[in-house]
Amino acid sequence: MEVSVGTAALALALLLLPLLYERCGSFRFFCKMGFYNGWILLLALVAIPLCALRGRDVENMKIIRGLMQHVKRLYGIRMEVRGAHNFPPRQPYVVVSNHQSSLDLLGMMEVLPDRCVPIAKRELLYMGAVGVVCWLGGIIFIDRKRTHDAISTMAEAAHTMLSQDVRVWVFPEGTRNHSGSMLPFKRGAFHLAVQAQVPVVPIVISSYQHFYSKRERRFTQDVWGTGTCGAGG
Ligand SMILES: CCCCCCCCCCCCCCCCC(=O)SCCNC(=O)CCNC(=O)[C@H](O)C(C)(C)COP(=O)(O)OP(=O)(O)OC[C@H]1O[C@@H](n2cnc3c(N)ncnc32)[C@H](O)[C@@H]1OP(=O)(O)O
Ligand SMILES: CCCCCCCC/C=C\CCCCCCCC(=O)OC[C@@H](O)COP(=O)(O)O
Repeated sequence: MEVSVGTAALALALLLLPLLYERCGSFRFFCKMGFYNGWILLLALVAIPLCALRGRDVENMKIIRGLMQHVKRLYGIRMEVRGAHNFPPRQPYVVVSNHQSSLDLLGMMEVLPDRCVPIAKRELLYMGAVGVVCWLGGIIFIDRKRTHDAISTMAEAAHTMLSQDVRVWVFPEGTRNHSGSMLPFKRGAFHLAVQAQVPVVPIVISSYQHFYSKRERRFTQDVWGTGTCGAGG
């Protein structure tokens, strides 16, 4: 039986990859994050036709949330939610929350209230299917480099919150921060709450330093991370 060089190389790679995954933490980290992004992209492709039936509508966030909720299980992450009863039941509000990495999506989808949309940097719009889903979910996009435009978008959001009974989720640090402390807050979330005359609901996504670190390329499976989201009114 003849085996071509290509087939032999493929067989060798297939044998070596699991070994590399087992032995090399950095390789494992990149595989896990690659799968995270790839899986979300795939979920976005599923979500697009479902959300498109309604068009751009905050109710689509329920579909997005529903499709995202199993992702934590793929990574052995167990979430513990505290204080969810503190969300005001019948009025719009501004959620402010810390932002460590793209894994925060898992914490957000665990507690995302009905009719609540995040404010996101406009670059997310250009992430292919993910951008399309974000748009269909009614996510509010701001251009962080154009403060004046961002302020107008947020003024519009204040109006929409009241006229369409929408809650808004803001990461007031304005960027991801995995340092263990908080960056100084940007002011937009608080202007928004004052303009709409609605309460601010703080949420903390607890540090996942013990199971995830981008800097150290560590994303372990053996330690169960507990994302704690506490809402205080
Ligand atoms: C199943 C399918 C799956 C598919 C995919 C699933 C995806 C699911 C969706 C998930 C999406 C998650 C998205 C998460 C994305 C997270 C992010 O993108 S974080 C980055 C973007 N967010 C923010 O930046 C929000 C926070 N930023 C602000 O609020 C800022 O204040 C700002 C409005 C952007 C302005 O920024 P900047 O100029 O840098 O900073 P400031 O110092 O705060 O403001 C300057 C100046 O302006 C005044 N001001 C600010 N806002 C207002 C306002 N709304 N009204 C009036 N004035 C305002 C502020 O007071 C300052 O003036 P001062 O005189 O110095 O006080
Ligand atoms: C045609 C282009 C195709 C591109 C395909 C890209 C595929 C990417 C697939 C899935 C990405 C899933 C994660 C999306 C949500 C990420 C939310 C997030 O964490 O955004 C970062 C933002 O908070 C702060 O940004 P910076 O820290 O300031 O930077």
